[in-house]
Amino acid sequence: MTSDSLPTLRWGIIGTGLIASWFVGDIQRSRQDAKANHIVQAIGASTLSKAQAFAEKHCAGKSPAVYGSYAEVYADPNIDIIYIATPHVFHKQNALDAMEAGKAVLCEKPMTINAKDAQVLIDKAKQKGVFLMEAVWTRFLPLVLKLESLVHKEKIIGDVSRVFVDFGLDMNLPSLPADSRLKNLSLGAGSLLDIGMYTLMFGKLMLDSGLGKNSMEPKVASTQSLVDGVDYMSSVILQYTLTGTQAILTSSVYYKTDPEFMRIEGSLGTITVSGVATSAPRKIKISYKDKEREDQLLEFPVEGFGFFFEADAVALDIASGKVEDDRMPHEETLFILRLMDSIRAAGGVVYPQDS
Ligand SMILES: NC(=O)C1=CN([C@@H]2O[C@H](COP(=O)(O)OP(=O)(O)OC[C@H]3O[C@@H](n4cnc5c(N)ncnc54)[C@H](OP(=O)(O)O)[C@@H]3O)[C@@H](O)[C@H]2O)C=CC1
Ligand SMILES: O=C1OC[C@@H](O)[C@H](O)[C@H]1O
Repeated sequence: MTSDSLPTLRWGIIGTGLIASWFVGDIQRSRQDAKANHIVQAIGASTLSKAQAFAEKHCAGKSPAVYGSYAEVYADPNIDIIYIATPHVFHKQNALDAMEAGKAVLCEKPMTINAKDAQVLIDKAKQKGVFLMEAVWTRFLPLVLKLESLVHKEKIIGDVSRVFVDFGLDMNLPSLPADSRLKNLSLGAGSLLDIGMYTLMFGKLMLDSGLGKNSMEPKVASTQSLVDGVDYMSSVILQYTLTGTQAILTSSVYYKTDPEFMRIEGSLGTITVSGVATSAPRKIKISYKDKEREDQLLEFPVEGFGFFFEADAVALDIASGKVEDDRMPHEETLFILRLMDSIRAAGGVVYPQDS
């Protein structure tokens, strides 16, 4: 059900894999606290039958337009924004094509495989005057907003000295087909770009209160373990030299992280964050050095996955004529990609599409 008083976005989805199904399911949920209406206007897939099957399964009773090519989605005049849900290496061309057709773009993470390509997209968005954002959905979760406020505004654990964040998944890569995006170098496989980027984002967010402003340039030490050129594990240390603070950020495809995936250490105590995955935080625990003070547990249950938080933010941005989001600005995308470029240069991960 849509509300006339809220902005409405008509979405064209391209790619009908896992994340597309999660995103589409979420934005179609009816919610009491919705800040926008979301209509899945069209589904585009590599074949018409895939688009039809996806629409039947994930848009029951809604009848979106279905297309057997992405180009038809870009050309559909009834669509406001394209959601790009293809493997990383295709994001650049998909986004360029969508923006060339005058469409706004929400592009799955990472926006591109390197900073140079992201700059091309940002330049194109500016040239066409269209909205462009990397779909870092965690940025928009109420838990993450609260965490930022606790650490930077309320300074509840005092001055932060160190942050640990891990994102590990037991992907069992040997069991996956050679053309899996999680395993195939030419499809952008690797722990750093797929899951390590969440740890970089969290690490930076907790150490650098200047969100998106890159108020400090950290020193970086890193190592990566490669199999067939793909990083199965990446470990990164960021050090903000002005303050001496450190973030220890790790990713692995071998082992699922324990529920407590983040620890932030401060002069007055510790915050631990837990959830079913590093991309799905659900609880914040605050413990004080002063043992007279009781631990505090804050819980943030989410219906569905919570992709509607970012979708609502995008709708409000577009309704107010913005071409960039304040919480996930272009500069943040570039910062993280530059960091990942330098980690890959040291670790030896080169994608065929880099050159
Ligand atoms: N925000 C989040 O929590 C998550 C984000 N992601 C991001 O979303 C993107 C897609 O991931 P995911 O959904 O897991 O991937 P999948 O492999 O499940 O799906 C990708 C889809 O892209 C399309 N595609 C186009 N060309 C190719 C190709 N050559 N090989 C494979 N697929 C192709 C296919 O759809 P079709 O044939 O229908 O066109 C396919 O179904 C990634 O960039 C990933 O980083 C992924 C998971 C979670
Ligand atoms: O963004 C992601 O988060 C969840 C993982 O399962 C997935 O591989 C990754 O792309």
